[in-house]
Amino acid sequence: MASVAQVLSTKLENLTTGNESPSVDAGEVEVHTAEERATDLLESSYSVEVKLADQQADASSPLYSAKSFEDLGLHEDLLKGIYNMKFAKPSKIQERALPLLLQNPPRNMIAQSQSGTGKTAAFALTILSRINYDLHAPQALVLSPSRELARQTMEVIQEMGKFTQVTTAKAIKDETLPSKITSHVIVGTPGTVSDLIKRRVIDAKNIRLYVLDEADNMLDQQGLGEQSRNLKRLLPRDCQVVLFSATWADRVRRFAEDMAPNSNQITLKPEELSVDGIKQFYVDCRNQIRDTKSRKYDILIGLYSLLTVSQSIIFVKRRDTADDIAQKMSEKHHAVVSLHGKLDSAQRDEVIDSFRAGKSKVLITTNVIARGIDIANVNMVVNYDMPTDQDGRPDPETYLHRIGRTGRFGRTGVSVNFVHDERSMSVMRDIEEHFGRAMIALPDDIDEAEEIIKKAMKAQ
Ligand SMILES: Nc1ncnc2c1ncn2[C@@H]1O[C@H](COP(=O)(O)OP(=O)(O)OP(=O)(O)O)[C@@H](O)[C@H]1O
Repeated sequence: MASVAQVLSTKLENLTTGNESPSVDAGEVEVHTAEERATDLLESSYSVEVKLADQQADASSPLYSAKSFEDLGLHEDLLKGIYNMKFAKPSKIQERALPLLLQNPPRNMIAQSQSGTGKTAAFALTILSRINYDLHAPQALVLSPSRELARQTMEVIQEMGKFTQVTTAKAIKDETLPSKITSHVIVGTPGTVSDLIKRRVIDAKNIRLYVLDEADNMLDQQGLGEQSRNLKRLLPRDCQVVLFSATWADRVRRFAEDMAPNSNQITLKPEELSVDGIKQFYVDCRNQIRDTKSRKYDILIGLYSLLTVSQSIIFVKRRDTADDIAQKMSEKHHAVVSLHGKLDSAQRDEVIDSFRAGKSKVLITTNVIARGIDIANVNMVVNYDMPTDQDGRPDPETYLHRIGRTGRFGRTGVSVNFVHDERSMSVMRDIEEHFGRAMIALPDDIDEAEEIIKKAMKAQ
C-alpha cells in the first residue's frame, strides 16, 4: 500500500502536470459582443467562442496572447510606458478586451479574467487612450473597494502614462486635495468620491469613462453598490461604463447589466477561474489532543518556523484575531504586520507600504485587502479562517481573490487552508466543488508538510 506521503506526492505531481485539473478547452475564451448578445435574446442561447489563430501548447494560458501591443493600435507614448514596465506582450484579457474597449462609439464592458492576469493594464490603457490631454478636467473615474487598491491602481496609471501628460488624483479618506480637482483621472473609494462630487470638488460633467474595479464586490455590497449606482446617475449619459473582476457570481450579474447596459462581455466558467500556478493545500486541525484553537496556532507557527517564504498573507475573519496572531508571531521574531479596518488611514498606508517594500514578511489581515493587491513576492497565502459570508455560508469568490494574492502573472504560489471543525471542512469542500479543484491534505507531520509546500513553491 502506498504511504500517505507517496499518495500526496503523486497528487502533487498530478496537480503540477495538470492531470487532476478539469479539462479546459485550450485556447478558447468566451467573448460576447453587445450585438451578439442582442441576438441571444432573440435566438435562445447563442455564444461566440473565439479560437486563437495560433494554437500553441500554452494557448489556454490566460497569459498567452497571439498579438503584440503594437497590433492593438496603442499610441506610441503608451507603448513606451508599457515597455518601460517590462511588459513584452499583452495577456489574453488585454488582447481580448482592449479592441472592444477602444472601439468607437464607446461601448460598455463587463469583463472577467483570472486574478493576476493584467486587468488593471486593460482599463488603464483604455483610460490613457481616451483622455483629451488638453482639457484640464476629470475625464475618467475609477472606483476601488479599498484605499490600498485605489493607491496601487493610481500608481499603475501613473507609471503606464509616464510618457503622456496625464494628471491624477486620489479620492480616498484623509487625502489632501485642492478645492477643485482638475486632474484627468481620479481613482478612489465610492464613499469619498460621492462626497467630493456632492461638495463639487469633483465636477463630473466631462467624465467619459467610469471604471469599477472588483465590480462584483462593489455592486454586491449594500452601501458600496448604492453609492456606485448613485454616482453613475451624476455622470454624463454617454459615459462608457467598464466593470472588471475575476469573479462574477450569478446574483451580481443582474446589477452589472443594469449598470453597464448593452455591454460587450468577456466571461469565464467557474472551472476556468483557478490559476494553475497556485497549488492549494489544507491542514486538518481536527482530532488533535489539544484544543483546536491553540492547535491551529501551533501548526501555523510550526509552518513558519520551517518554511522560507519570501512573503505571505494570512487571512483571518476578525480584526482582533489579526492583532492577536501578529503579536504572538512578533514575539517569535517573525517580521509581521497586521492590517484591518480598525487602523486609521496613516497606519494603513504605513503597513501596506512596509509590506510592499519587503520590510515585513508576513501580513495578517481580514478581507479588507483580499482583492486586487499585487505584490510579486507573495508566494504563500494562508486562510487561517475559511472565507464565509455574513451568514456563515461558504464564500468562493472571496476565497479565489484571497489566494489570488499569490501566483501573480505566471508566478508559482501556494495556498494553505486551515480546517478545524466540521463546519470549516464543509466550507472548504463546497469551495472545492464550486471551482472543480481538489485541495490536497497536508500530513500532520510538520516536516513532511514543509517538504510538500516547498516542492510546490518550486514547481513549474
Ligand atoms: N502584459 C503583461 N506583461 C507582463 N506583466 C504584466 C502584463 N500585464 C500585467 N502584468 C503584471 O501582472 C501583475 C498582475 O496584474 P494586475 O494586478 O492587473 O492583475 P489583475 O488581473 O487585476 O488581478 P486581480 O484579479 O487580483 O485584481 C502586475 O504586477 C502587472 O504589472
